[in-house]
Amino acid sequence: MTHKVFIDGAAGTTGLEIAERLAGRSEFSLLTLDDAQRKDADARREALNEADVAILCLPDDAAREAVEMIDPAGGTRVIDASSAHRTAEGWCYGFPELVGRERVADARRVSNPGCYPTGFLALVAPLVLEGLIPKDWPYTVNAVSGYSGGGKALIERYEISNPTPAFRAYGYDLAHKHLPEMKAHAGLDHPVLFAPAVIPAYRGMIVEVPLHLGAMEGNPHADALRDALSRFYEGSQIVSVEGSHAPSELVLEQEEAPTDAMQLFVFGNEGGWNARLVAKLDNLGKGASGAAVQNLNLLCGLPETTGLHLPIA
Ligand SMILES: NC(=O)C1=CN([C@@H]2O[C@H](COP(=O)(O)OP(=O)(O)OC[C@H]3O[C@@H](n4cnc5c(N)ncnc54)[C@H](OP(=O)(O)O)[C@@H]3O)[C@@H](O)[C@H]2O)C=CC1
Ligand SMILES: CC(=O)N[C@@H](CCC(=O)OP(=O)(O)O)C(=O)O
Repeated sequence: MTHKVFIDGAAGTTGLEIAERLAGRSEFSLLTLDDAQRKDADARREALNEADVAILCLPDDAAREAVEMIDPAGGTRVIDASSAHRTAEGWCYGFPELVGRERVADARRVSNPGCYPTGFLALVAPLVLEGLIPKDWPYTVNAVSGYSGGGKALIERYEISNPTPAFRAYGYDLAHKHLPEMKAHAGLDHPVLFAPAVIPAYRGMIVEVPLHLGAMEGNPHADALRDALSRFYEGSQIVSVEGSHAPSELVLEQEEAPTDAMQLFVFGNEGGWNARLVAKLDNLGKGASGAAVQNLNLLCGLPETTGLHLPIA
C-alpha cells in the first residue's frame, strides 16, 4: 500500500529534511505544490484533504490554519511539527518512547515534540514517572542549539547577515514557548527555568539538566538514575544511554552529520551530591524531521526506524 503524504511548508528547513528522509521510499507518494502554489490556500486545502497523512512544517499560526482546512470527517491524519498543539486536547504528543508506540500508531492528530523538550523530557520524564526524582522540584535546563533550530530566518542571520554571533544566549523573558510542554509531559508541578543559547554551527544540540541530588529527599544516586534510564530505553535503536565513564568533554562539531539518534548521559560526582543529566541530539533529527518520520512510520504501521539516519549497529 502507498500512503499519500503532503508536507505543508515543504520549502522550509524541517520540511526539506523530511522530504530527504522519504526520498526513495516506495511506501509513500509525496503530494507536492510548486513555488507559485505552496502558499495558496485553495491548493493547500486540496492537498491537505487528499493526503493520508499531512505533515505540517509551518509557523504556529499557519499550522492552526492548516488544521482548520482539513475536513474532520475525512481520512487525513496529521503530524504537526510546530508548537501549536503540543499540550492541546485531542492531540497525541508524538514522543513514542514516552507515550507508547501504540498510542502514536492509533492517533489521528500527532504533535511532534519541540527540539529542546525532546532532550529534557527524554532525561527527566522517566525518572519522575518512576519516582526517582521529585515532580515538585525546581528544575533548570541549560541548552545550546545549532542555528537551524531557528528556521530560515535564523539561518539567514548566521549565513548571510554579518557579523555572525560567536555565542547567542536568549530566552531572557523566561517565557520560552517550550515551557508548557516540558512541564506537562514530564508531569511537573512547576515550570522549568530554561536557559537556551545558539552556537554558530548548523545543527546539533546539547540539553543539560543539573541536579543537586544531595538536596533531594532520599539522596538518589546518579548510578540509579542512569540504570533507570537504561532500562527505560532498552531495545531502542534511537535513544541510547551511555555508561558511567565521564568524557572530558562533549563536543558539537562545526559540521555534524545528520542523525536521528539521541544519546543520554548521567554524570555524578564522587560524594553523590551533584549530577548532570545530558542529552545530545540533532535538532533536525530526533528534534524535528527524524521524529516526524518516526511518527509517520508508526501511523502507517511500518517499523519506526525505517528511513532514519541512525548509527550502523
Ligand atoms: N528547525 C528546527 O530545528 C525545528 C523546527 N520546528 C518547528 O517546525 C516548524 C517549521 O520550522 P522550520 O522548518 O524551522 O521553519 P522555516 O522557517 O525554515 O520554514 C517554514 C516554512 O513554512 C512556510 N510558510 C510560512 N507560512 C506559510 C503559509 N501560510 N502557507 C504555506 N507555507 C507557509 C515558509 O515559507 P517561506 O519559505 O516563503 O518563508 C517556510 O518555507 C515551526 O513551527 C518550527 O518551530 C520544530 C522542531 C525543530
Ligand atoms: C535555536 C532556536 O531558535 N530554536 C527555536 C526552537 C526550535 C523548535 O523546537 O521549534 P518549535 O518549538 O517551534 O518546534 C526557539 O528557541 O524558538
